[in-house]
Amino acid sequence: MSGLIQVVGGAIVDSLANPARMLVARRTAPEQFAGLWEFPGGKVDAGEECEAALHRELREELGVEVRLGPELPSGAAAGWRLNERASMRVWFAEISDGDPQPLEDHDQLRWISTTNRDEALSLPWIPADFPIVRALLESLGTPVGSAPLR
Ligand SMILES: Nc1nc2c([nH]c(=O)n2[C@H]2C[C@H](O)[C@@H](COP(=O)(O)OP(=O)(O)OP(=O)(O)O)O2)c(=O)[nH]1
Repeated sequence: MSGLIQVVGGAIVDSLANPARMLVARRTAPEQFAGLWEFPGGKVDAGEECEAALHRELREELGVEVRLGPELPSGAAAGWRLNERASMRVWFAEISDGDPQPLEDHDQLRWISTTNRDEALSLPWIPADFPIVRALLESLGTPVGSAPLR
């Protein structure tokens, strides 16, 4: 056993086929993360599959059902390293049912453009998330300094 805490996160986009916006969430706790933005999600329970944990967390936190798309490749089975104790796997997802609300752990949700790198990267993310957000934008082909589509 690695002893790593497995976290899962959802990169919820408006459309898996043609993503233009992504839903991000602002944490309320713990103090070190309060006010910072993140991928909604959470820790995988013992004996739980990662994908099942993601569905559960998104249902609990946002009140939505989702269809999962591809995982954002990280190069490691446990996903993106967050700190010395935890790693996060991130899946693209789209909402299949429900209207997302900050039900738990968040005080704000926001749909941000995935076509404007600066808008996404100017948010105060949890610091460990910046490489993930950059890789995500790159995977969507978002150019540096791109203007929003009008
Ligand atoms: N959900 C989520 N957690 C992240 C991100 N980036 C990051 O460093 N983390 C960290 C924060 C926490 O230490 C850990 C996830 O824990 P959590 O508090 O969201 O998990 P949980 O909902 O299962 O809550 P709990 O069992 O601790 O009450 O991963 C992210 O983008 N999304």
